[in-house]
Amino acid sequence: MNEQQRSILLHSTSCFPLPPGVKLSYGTAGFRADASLLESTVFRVGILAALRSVQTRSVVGLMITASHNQASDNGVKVADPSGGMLSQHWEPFADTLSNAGDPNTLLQLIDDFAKKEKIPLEGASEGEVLLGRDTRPSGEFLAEAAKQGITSIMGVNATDMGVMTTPQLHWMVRSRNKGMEASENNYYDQLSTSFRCLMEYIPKGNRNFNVNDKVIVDGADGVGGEKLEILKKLLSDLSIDVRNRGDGVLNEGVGADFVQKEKIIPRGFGPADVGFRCASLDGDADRLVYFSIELNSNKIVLVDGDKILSLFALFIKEQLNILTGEDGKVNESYQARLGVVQTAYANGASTYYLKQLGLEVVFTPTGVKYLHEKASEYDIGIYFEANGHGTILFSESFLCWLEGRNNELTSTSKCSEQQEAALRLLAVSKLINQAVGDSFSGLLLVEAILKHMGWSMFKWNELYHDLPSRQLKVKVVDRTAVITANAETVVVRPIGIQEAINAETAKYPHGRCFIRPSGTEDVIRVYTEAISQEAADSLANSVATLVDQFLGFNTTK
Ligand SMILES: CC(=O)N[C@H]1[C@@H](OP(=O)(O)O)O[C@H](CO)[C@@H](O)[C@@H]1O
Ligand SMILES: [Mg+2]
Repeated sequence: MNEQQRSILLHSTSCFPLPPGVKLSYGTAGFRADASLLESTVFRVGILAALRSVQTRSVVGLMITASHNQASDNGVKVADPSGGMLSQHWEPFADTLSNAGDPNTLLQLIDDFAKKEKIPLEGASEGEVLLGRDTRPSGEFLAEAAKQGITSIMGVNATDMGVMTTPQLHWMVRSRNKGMEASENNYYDQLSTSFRCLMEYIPKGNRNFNVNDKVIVDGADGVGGEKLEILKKLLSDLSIDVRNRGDGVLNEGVGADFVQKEKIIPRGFGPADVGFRCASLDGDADRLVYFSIELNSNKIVLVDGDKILSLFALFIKEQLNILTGEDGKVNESYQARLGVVQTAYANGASTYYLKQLGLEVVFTPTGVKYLHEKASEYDIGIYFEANGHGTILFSESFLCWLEGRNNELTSTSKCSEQQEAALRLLAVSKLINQAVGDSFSGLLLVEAILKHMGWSMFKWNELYHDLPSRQLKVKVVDRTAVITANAETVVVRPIGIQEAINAETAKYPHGRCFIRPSGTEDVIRVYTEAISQEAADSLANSVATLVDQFLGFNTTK
């Protein structure tokens, strides 16, 4: 890099010293920590995003959010030019860069990395980073740090998009790089238009079926509530009552993570809501779960990401069958591959159900970056985490074939059953956010499919019955001491703990258990399934004790 670039970087980096004794890493979904510790990290991630933009000659995104974490936390992650997560091979650089305190060391790291990755910093570089943040109070000052980092790379612009949901920012990055219109209004237009299109092709017999047109949505007191208020005004066939729009404390007793893990009624909901379809978003609106409220109890009936996935898979498979015949052959030369991606947290009953449908089900480690990558290997890849993160990906070649097929069918006759199926699939490909999981497009697709099937939420929930499960968190001395394999289902370090877990699990008929270090919190997560809730709870408690014995604060290692 030239002298001018060096001196800009040296100067700006000296304004962002690292907090002493803090070492962060690019975890499941970027860096997360207490917001007071993050300014220097966000500045450095700004530099990284700018470098990625220069290298790829494309627009890149930088999102400031800590999603479902408490309001005092914050975080930062990068959206790649495709709109997906940062390419994983850049993560080690993100780690070293963020932990480089001395400006000269940082300069050297950038120099070395730029050479290795062939990032043209010598000539006139060009780039653009779209900057978004959720509603956390710390977002504004962290966005300033990001801007300083981005603009420390000469020729790169930071475009501040203000307060956004995470999926909106990813969608914008993807759309910009495809040369499409990419404003916030374009986003709402695309979602509402494709939703309307899906509603238009609801089978005639189901049009007037008595499915309640109202859904009540918990916005987690985050960015989702205020943005959903804008979207809902463009929807005519659906009434959305948005609660927890930002007046209360973010994620406190509200939101998708709380609802999925605690399985109790979120703040702002009560007995008057019994009988309605309810849904919860998380703090940055990339997760979605449904629930209904039980009479005379503080419990909910949870309809989680696995069931959303099952509903989507069923619908897509049905449309493909109409279009192509039962064997999935779309014509002599085209065979559409439909695949489903889950993690070890998927309820065993959902996996069983999906396999019974004849679908190919594969597993990856936790984190959208893994699921998304796997799903993109199919013509139609559907992925979901149990907690409600997920989407549907369509391959370019399949969409191209679908467009062609639709044109052929248009020229032959009036709208046939087959053409309706093609039009539905095309509408789904536009409604669903193919950059990343999006609670808004997920919500609209669930609503459209329920209407299409003429199903109540109760009917949907009856697709299969969840096995009782339990999740616990255990605080340990050093969570990085746990190393897993086989999509996180087996612990290979510390030695001996997996055998102990196996012995415990064997005591429970149909028991299943795994542990893994969280990538967003400083804990080990324990997950269990068994034939009764008591058994799942008891197995989880025993394994938590094992974790404590092997790795806990009372252990001398
Ligand atoms: C069990 C669980 O819900 N894990 C979540 C959580 O990751 P952890 O690495 O488990 O902390 O946050 C991730 C980002 O939001 C999400 O992708 C993931 O599913
Ligand atoms: Mg989130």
